[in-house]
Amino acid sequence: MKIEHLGIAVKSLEKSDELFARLLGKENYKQEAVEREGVTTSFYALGESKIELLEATNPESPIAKFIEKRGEGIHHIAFGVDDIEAEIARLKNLGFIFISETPKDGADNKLVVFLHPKSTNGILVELCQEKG
Ligand SMILES: CC[C@H](C(=O)O)C(=O)SCCNC(=O)CCNC(=O)[C@H](O)C(C)(C)COP(=O)(O)OP(=O)(O)OC[C@H]1O[C@@H](n2cnc3c(N)ncnc32)[C@H](O)[C@@H]1OP(=O)(O)O
Ligand SMILES: [Co+2]
Repeated sequence: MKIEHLGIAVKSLEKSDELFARLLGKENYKQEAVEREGVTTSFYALGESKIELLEATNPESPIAKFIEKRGEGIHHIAFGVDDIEAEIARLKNLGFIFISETPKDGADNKLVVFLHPKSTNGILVELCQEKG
């Protein structure tokens, strides 16, 4: 398991891409929309991990709700795993709660699931597996 990315909720990718490019001294390597989640993402490679900026594409998006309630900021941490089904089974067995136990297509060629923050110390945790 490794830290695959840190998800950061932002109001405007245009503004935040400019800020993070200055902050990190590099440009993003992609922007990608994930309609199901109501987000557009923007990725920065940082060694083994990434920064994922997320802008809501509609008011129902989890990102829109998060920003409405808490403002911009760190939204989730994503762990990269080799076998997402095995990790789901392992963590379920340990009593962790999943928002959905069915891996779905995420951004950046991944399969993803999310654990509910109430079972992970108040942190929204995402598991990601590289799609073949
Ligand atoms: C998949 C594409 C991309 C990728 O990496 O490939 C992404 O990462 S997409 C990221 C956006 N998608 C998601 O976040 C999907 C999972 N999230 C959800 O299903 C919801 O956001 C959920 C269930 C975490 C919260 O939704 P809900 O409608 O229940 O919102 P509430 O405001 O009522 O929150 C309930 C409860 O959870 C706390 N909460 C909400 N969001 C977070 C968060 N990001 N981190 C920590 N805690 C969070 C919120 O404060 C409420 O707690 P309470 O104590 O009741 O106030
Ligand atoms: Co993510």
